[in-house]
Amino acid sequence: MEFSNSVKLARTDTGLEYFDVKSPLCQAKIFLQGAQITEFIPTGKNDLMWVSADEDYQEGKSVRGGIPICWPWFGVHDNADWPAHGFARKIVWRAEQVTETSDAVRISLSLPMMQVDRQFWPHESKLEVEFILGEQLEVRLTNTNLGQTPFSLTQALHTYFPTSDIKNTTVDGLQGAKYIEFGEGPFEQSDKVGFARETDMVYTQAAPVQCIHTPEGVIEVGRENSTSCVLWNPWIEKSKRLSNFQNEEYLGMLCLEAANVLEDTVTVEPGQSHTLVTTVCWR
Ligand SMILES: O=P(O)(O)OC[C@H]1O[C@H](O)[C@H](O)[C@@H](O)[C@@H]1O
Repeated sequence: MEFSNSVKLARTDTGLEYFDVKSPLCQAKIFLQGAQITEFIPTGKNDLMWVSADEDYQEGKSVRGGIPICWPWFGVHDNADWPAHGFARKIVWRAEQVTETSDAVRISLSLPMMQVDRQFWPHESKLEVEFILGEQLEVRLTNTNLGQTPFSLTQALHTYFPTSDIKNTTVDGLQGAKYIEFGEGPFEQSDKVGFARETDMVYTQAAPVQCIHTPEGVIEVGRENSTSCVLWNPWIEKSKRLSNFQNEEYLGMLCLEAANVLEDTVTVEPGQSHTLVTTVCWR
């Protein structure tokens, strides 16, 4: 099915549907399952999204790479039987709109609330995501409260970035932020972050822009309506335990996730909306 000159709907061999975007400005893939973008290649540049070589694109499983949407909670829930990172990343979203102008292709999707288990999310609400695909990628995740009482949630745009060498990669722009690491802290980040061991840091009071310095160039990651972010690399031992992840792949990726977690938890009042935004580009 074709939506505009640059956008068509395609399907993997395993049956998962995705928007296949090939515009003058970029190439991208966005899966309906999880509303998950897995490829964003600005014309003439490298892919900004990393996906595991072991990924097998199965129904009901989040793709290991790109940008899984963690909603309406980030990480492990207090009720340990509930799915890690919420359930939005495993549901097939509804395609809402595709538009194309000379500066961007815009694709929006919504989470069909009919499919949501009310024990996990008993609130009257709307969740939409818009992808603005131009020379840079912008992702806008909007929660709207359609009920009579406020609700609170944590969430993240869990972006996987590529690097050819994690040991020669640093993240700049977190200096001065506070972080929790493996449940301990808060500590203050004093310098750029390098990688030499398992990294799983939840930052609060983080500046709105970070730069990832890789051997391939500098990736700029921006956030709006978010003062928290998560930096993750599983390193050797955890890599062996992860699904759809090769043992050595930790050497070629990292996650820097635009979030609303800890003290940055979002409360949405009746009739109000909140939009978490991340922007990603090669600098
Ligand atoms: O394997 P997943 O459920 O996709 O989670 C992958 C990772 O996500 C985040 O970055 C968390 O901070 C990590 O603790 C977790 O391992």
